[in-house]
Amino acid sequence: MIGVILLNMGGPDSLDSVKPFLRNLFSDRDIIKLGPSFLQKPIASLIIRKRLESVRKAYSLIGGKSPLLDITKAQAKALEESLNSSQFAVHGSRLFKVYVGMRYWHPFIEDAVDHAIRDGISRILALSLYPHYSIATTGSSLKKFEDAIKKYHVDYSSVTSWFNHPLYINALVENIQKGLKAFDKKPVVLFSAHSLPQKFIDNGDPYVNEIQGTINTILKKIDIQWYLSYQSKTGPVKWLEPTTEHMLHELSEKGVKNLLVVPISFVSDHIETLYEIDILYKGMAKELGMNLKRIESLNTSSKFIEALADIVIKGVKDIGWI
Ligand SMILES: C=CC1=C(C)c2cc3[nH]c(cc4nc(cc5[nH]c(cc1n2)c(C)c5CCC(=O)O)C(CCC(=O)O)=C4C)c(C)c3C=C
Ligand SMILES: [Fe+2]
Ligand SMILES: [Fe+2]
Repeated sequence: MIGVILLNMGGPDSLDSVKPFLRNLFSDRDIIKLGPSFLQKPIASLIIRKRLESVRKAYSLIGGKSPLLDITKAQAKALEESLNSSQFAVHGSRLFKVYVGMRYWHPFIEDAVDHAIRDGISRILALSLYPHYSIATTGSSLKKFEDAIKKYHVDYSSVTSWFNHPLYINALVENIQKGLKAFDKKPVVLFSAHSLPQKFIDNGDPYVNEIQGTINTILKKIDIQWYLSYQSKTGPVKWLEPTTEHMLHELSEKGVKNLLVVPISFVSDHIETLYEIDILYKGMAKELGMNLKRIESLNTSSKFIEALADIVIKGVKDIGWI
């Protein structure tokens, strides 16, 4: 049997777990280096103390927890069904088992690895659920995965960026087309990607190029007027620009009335779609005289699950497991 571990960030499963979740995140020097390593913990504590109430409030406004785990579990279940009904299922036997491994909250990546090993799985493929590679996201998760799996004598491999996979593009295009139809007049499209400190890009991170790659491929399939901006910066260093907040002001100054926001670097709903876009940016747009709508996140859309299945099948074929 082949184990597939879906790698994602994870999110708090209650308001009480917001603080320990943030502690795990701000302890990871791959996502954020807070001075020399001996200062990481004390600076993290200061940042958390400052952020905690506003972050808890945001989670309380979207149901008191992050929906990321429930959605990732549903993606895992649908993917497992799809993989086991593919042409590679031998005489009805199930060739694939899919697990969820989160970087900063339960179930952790190392728990998913242990679980697969307990299930007797000897070949494990890690699939990052971030379509665009960044050392801060996929890189950090993969490091955890490799640390955990090296304890065991099993074959393993990983798929870490699939920003241009044709079925992933099809899934996005389907949701963009649905989004366009929700307006009476053709809207302007704003791709909003999660931000990243500029320093990562200066050091060679491919994140921005891969985002641009996804957008360029989408543009071959639909005719739209579009912009790209970056959301959710945290902290005082220079992050990617323009910010989504700034772009909303600029578009309103240009006279834009109808705006379709396409969250481009996420494949699920979570705080950045349900709170930042749906509550914060929608309210801001309204004040600026714009009608803002967001495309549905990919979540468990059948086209997206088809894409993930194809990415896994190609991945395991490449290394000769099937
Ligand atoms: C492509 C996706 C993401 C990138 C790139 C990314 C970079 C990044 N994030 C932080 C700090 C925080 N991220 C937080 C939550 C969070 N971030 C992403 C995705 C990306 N982050 C997700 C999916 C989530 C979870 C959302 C949920 O619903 O739980 C948080 C916690 C929330 C908050 O305090 O705002 C922090 C902090 C950094 C520093 C960074 C790049 C270096
Ligand atoms: Fe983040
Ligand atoms: Fe974020």
